[in-house]
Amino acid sequence: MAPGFLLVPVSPDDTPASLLHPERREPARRRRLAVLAACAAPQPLSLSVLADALGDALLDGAHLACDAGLCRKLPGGTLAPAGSATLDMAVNLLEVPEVRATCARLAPLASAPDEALLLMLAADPLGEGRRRLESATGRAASMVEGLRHALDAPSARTRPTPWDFEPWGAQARWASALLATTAHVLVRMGHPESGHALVAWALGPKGLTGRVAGAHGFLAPTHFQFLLDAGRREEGVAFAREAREALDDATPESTYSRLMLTVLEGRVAMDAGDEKLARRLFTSVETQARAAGLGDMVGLAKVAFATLARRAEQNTAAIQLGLAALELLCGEVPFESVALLGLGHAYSREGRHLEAQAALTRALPGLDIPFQQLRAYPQAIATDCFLGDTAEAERKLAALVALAADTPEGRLSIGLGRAHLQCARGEWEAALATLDGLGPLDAAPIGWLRVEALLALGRAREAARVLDALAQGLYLREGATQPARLHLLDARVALANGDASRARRALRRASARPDRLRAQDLALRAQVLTLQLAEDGGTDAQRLSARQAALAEWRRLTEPLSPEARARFRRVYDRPQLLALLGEAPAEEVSAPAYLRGGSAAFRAAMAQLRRVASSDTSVLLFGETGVGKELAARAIHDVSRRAAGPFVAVNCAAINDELLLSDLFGHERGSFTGAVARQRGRFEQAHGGTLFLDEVADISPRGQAALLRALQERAFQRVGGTEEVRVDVRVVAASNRNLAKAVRAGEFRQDLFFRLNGIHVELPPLRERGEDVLLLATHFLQEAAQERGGPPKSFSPEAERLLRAHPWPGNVRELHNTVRAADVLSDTRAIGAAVLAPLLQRALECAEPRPALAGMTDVSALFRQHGGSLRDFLAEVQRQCIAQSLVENGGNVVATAAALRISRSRLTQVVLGNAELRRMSGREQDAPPAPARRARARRA
Ligand SMILES: Nc1ncnc2c1ncn2[C@@H]1O[C@H](COP(=O)(O)OP(=O)(O)OP(=O)(O)O)[C@@H](O)[C@H]1O
Repeated sequence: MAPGFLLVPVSPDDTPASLLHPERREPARRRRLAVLAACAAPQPLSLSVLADALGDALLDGAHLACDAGLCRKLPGGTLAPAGSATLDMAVNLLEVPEVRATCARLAPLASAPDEALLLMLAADPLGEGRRRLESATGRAASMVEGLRHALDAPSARTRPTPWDFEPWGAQARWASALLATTAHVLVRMGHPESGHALVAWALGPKGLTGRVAGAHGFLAPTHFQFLLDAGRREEGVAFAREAREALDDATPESTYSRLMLTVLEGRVAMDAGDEKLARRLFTSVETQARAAGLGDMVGLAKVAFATLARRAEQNTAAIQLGLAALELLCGEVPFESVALLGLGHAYSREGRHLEAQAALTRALPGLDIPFQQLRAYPQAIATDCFLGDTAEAERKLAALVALAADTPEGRLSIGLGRAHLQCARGEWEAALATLDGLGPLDAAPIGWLRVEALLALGRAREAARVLDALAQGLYLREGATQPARLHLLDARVALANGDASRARRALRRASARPDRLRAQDLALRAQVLTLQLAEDGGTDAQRLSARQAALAEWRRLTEPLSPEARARFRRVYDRPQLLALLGEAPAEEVSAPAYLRGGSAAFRAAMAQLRRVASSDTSVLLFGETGVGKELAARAIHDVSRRAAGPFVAVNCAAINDELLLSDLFGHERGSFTGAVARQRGRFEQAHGGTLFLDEVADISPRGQAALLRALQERAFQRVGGTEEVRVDVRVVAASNRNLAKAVRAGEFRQDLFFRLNGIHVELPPLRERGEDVLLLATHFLQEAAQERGGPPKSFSPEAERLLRAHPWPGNVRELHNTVRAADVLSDTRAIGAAVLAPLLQRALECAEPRPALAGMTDVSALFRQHGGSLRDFLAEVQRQCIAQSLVENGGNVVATAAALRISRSRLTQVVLGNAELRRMSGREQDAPPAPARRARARRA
């Protein structure tokens, strides 16, 4: 193909959508029509005649064809085909509707009746064209008769009667193309045996090639293809060798035929696993096709190379080759469809689902039934379902039902497509019923889906049985190379059956060959499973990295999708696990490790900061009240940083005296002080390659501050009592619950050290400002406690929850943790009530150091903000809780409670009677609530 037709250069950015854009395809189509027109005429055709018959668009096409060297303009405004043009036309004969229409319009223009007959037949091989030919007389009558037999006879028993091709002379090449294409059409229309028989006959001694020299043309490769499709590989290869030798390169058809046979031989070699031979054959085809100017054949070689690349799991290369092939084959049905099919598979494996969907959707109509289409339709439907585009899947299913004849293969293909659709809709029972009718358990695509459906229905044991049968079948067929998909499914089934260690083993095997999984298999399911497994066990770091991998994969998959497609995709693939994962931590802070729990805005803002600092190596200063989770946050910074694989070493600077701290941080030499019996590496050295967490850094003495500053500035230090300089690669995260800036102003902390440590400042919010996190964390700690004692988790009564929400939590998460653990132990019932909780909270308050902030208005207003209601309701709630707590402390005694609260007994009684819970707490549940007027007064109280 001439460069003039490559409107947009092939680039890796090309997508099927861009390559198949109408504007891009149109010139190629017009070129074909022009070439056909030029070739159809026995004599060079006048351009004006052509334009009259076919319209001006064709005239433009003719010019394009001339520019491309496919036609020649002769003096007098006539058009004649150049060498390979006949070939170009013939390949498209019958396959493209416009070409058939063109043939019909050209037929009256042909001067020779033979040509008119052929054109009419080409225009409508099974309908009107044939009827008109039947009534025709003359030399074509016997051919018409033969074709009629061929077209009408769906069984191999009826052979076409011999046709007399001798008088066709120069048109033998035409006849060869026509017969080959007619055979393809027969196959596509569900009469494969008839199509095969037609070609076999035409190649025989009484057929076309026996009578007309050089008429092998398109018949030989077609025959070879048919033999391969029928599983007669040996016979096909022997025929191809013979046919190739018999062909000379005298005509473009012979060259085409020979190269086509070679492509097919390469495919046979590839299927037999001889990739070296296949590559050699494809390379020779590409070189010769380039030399002969056969662009289509270069395109076919590229399709073959793309298949090789895909099999070697080089998907990016496969995509590039596929796109290049598509450019060369633009409009060449059905080769273009084969290129699109391969492209679709490569895109799918790369996780580029929308492009995969576009390529597969475009590929389908041009593929041959029953061979490619029956296999490709369920795959394309699966891709639609994967994207949640059930409407498109339905459309394809309907097309498949209309296309596939009532053959066992057709039924299988339709059943699979339907089962995919049912699975996508969550109609698992229906999917199982569909699959049950389809065939044996170990037939791979049926087995995969059956396991999916059984798992979804919670029938894990049955799923295991089906999977075993499937594995056995695959094992027998494929030897040692098990598809990674099998291991993945094995992991899911094992997990569903509670066999975590088998699940882990299977996952490891699946992950060893991620490239063998289709994108949807690996990308979502394996990662989610890895996560699920890692959440069940393993270290924090393992859980973290599994979670990160899952989320990164999720983002990689969904980000390129349009918002609409993403929504569809999520609907189908947001399995509960993934939902929990994503729901628990919204997209922007998803990389917070699982052990840092919380969902409040204040917590999320702090996590977002942590995530940002983690990516750099700058020192970090964490500030927050005691127990807010500073150490945990420091660990999180480490775990999500590039140092995650290195050590995390924590030092509490307040816990040890000055001397010991220095030796603890920097290590010491033997004999450097009493008790230093051996050389000891310090925390700095231990943290080499990782993170050093300096907790309570404000408590370091001035001497310690000076030593630390030196070490941080020079990134080197000496061990205590030593002279050798030790260099380490450590990131320092420091924490303080005192305001360090204030300490600097008060002269208690070195300013230069403060600046060193305060590379980035992150403030962690106190628990009382974290709203619903209190209950979220409390529930989490209850679950932890349940796991440890090995029983079902307890919960808090609504009243206890109210107490938890209202408590100021001076000791923050640590206090909550301790309180929940104590309540879990103390409560005899599954629901932990206020009676158990209130004293624990009270004691905590008594023990807490009075903090100025708590006494001031700021805390109360923060509580009010958390409450979120009106001030009146808030004050009523405060009153209710104060009374409730006091009632608990006073054993429900109203007199004592009133005294403790310093209000009158009658006022207290009014309020108590107006609230069912308080009535119960004071043992007055039998008493009537106050009358409306009294109730209003009670509320005011
Ligand atoms: N977001 C959180 N999710 C789950 N547990 C948490 C969270 N934050 C803190 N904790 C738990 O609370 C306790 C205190 O956390 P941590 O020791 O990190 O706090 P801290 O701020 O470093 O305390 P201090 O200032 O007293 O050293 C630990 O048991 C920790 O596991």
